[in-house]
Amino acid sequence: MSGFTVGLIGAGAVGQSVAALLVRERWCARLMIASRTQESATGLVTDLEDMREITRSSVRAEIAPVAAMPAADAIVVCPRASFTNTATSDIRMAGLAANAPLIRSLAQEVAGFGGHVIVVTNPVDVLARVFATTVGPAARVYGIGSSADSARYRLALAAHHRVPPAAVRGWVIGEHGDGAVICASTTTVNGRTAEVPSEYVRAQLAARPRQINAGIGRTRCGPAGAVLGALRKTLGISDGTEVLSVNHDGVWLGIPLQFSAGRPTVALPDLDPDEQRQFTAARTKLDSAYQQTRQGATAC
Ligand SMILES: NC(=O)c1ccc[n+]([C@@H]2O[C@H](COP(=O)([O-])OP(=O)(O)OC[C@H]3O[C@@H](n4cnc5c(N)ncnc54)[C@H](O)[C@@H]3O)[C@@H](O)[C@H]2O)c1
Repeated sequence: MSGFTVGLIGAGAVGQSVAALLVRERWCARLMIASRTQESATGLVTDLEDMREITRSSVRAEIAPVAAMPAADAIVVCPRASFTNTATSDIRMAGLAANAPLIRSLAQEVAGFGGHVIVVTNPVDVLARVFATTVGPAARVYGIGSSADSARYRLALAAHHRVPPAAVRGWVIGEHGDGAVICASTTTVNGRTAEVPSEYVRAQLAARPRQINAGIGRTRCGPAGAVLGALRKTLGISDGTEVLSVNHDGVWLGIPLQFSAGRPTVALPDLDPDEQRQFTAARTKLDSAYQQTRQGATAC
């Protein structure tokens, strides 16, 4: 299999976990790593060199400036601006003011890029759109977030129905955040329409990341898995469905995409009237948050 180059911006919790997964991927030949400080990029590259030697991997990791990233086939965007998040609701959206200028300036540095971009930085749906509208139309920009929500949903529902998670088919779409839409009306367990205890499921969607943060500081492995899934599908390594934040009539929000040889087809499930109302509300919320970032950019 030919070797792909992946650029990684941000050597923090998520960036480290993504890099460690990619070192074991046979389709990945080279990792270009940029972080806020030379020290953190050097630290991660050195650690990955150790891993490469121990695991006999052939993936080369190197420090690279963001401006060199257009040489990559795909760029993973997972930096975080320095700020203290004190929000108790809409926690991811609270990062907008700090992270939007950072994401915009990174997109400017790689303007004209024509490969795939996977945005992780929160609020991911809004920032995927900020990156996309800044980098230019040649890039195919996706955000990850709803894929982890969908995985958490299947885990919660599987526990409720006492079945293996693989028996559950269902999606969480819309915003990766408080405006998430649980597609209960089309969810099946063992192929049959299933009872979905919405309050329990919604509580689980919030509780799992809280539990991870309380135990190990930051969520990292789940999002890294979501990035890997997105890279595999967008680069055409494997086919299948991923719930990614994508341009849907001008607004980026989580939608199931069916990938075949790297080409996505929208696979939005039928929504009942209440789900449709929630989906429209999420869209309106994400659009208005994006418009705020534009006002911020104009004011600067
Ligand atoms: N979408 C999701 O599902 C999801 C899941 C987990 C985390 N996140 C988000 O991903 C982001 C990163 O999370 P984390 O836990 O890895 O954060 P972190 O604080 O551990 O790491 C952030 C990294 O970004 C780097 N950085 C800061 N400014 C930079 C710049 N200008 N250029 C390059 N690198 C820069 C820092 O040096 C640091 O290494 C956060 O916004 C977080 O909310 C999203």
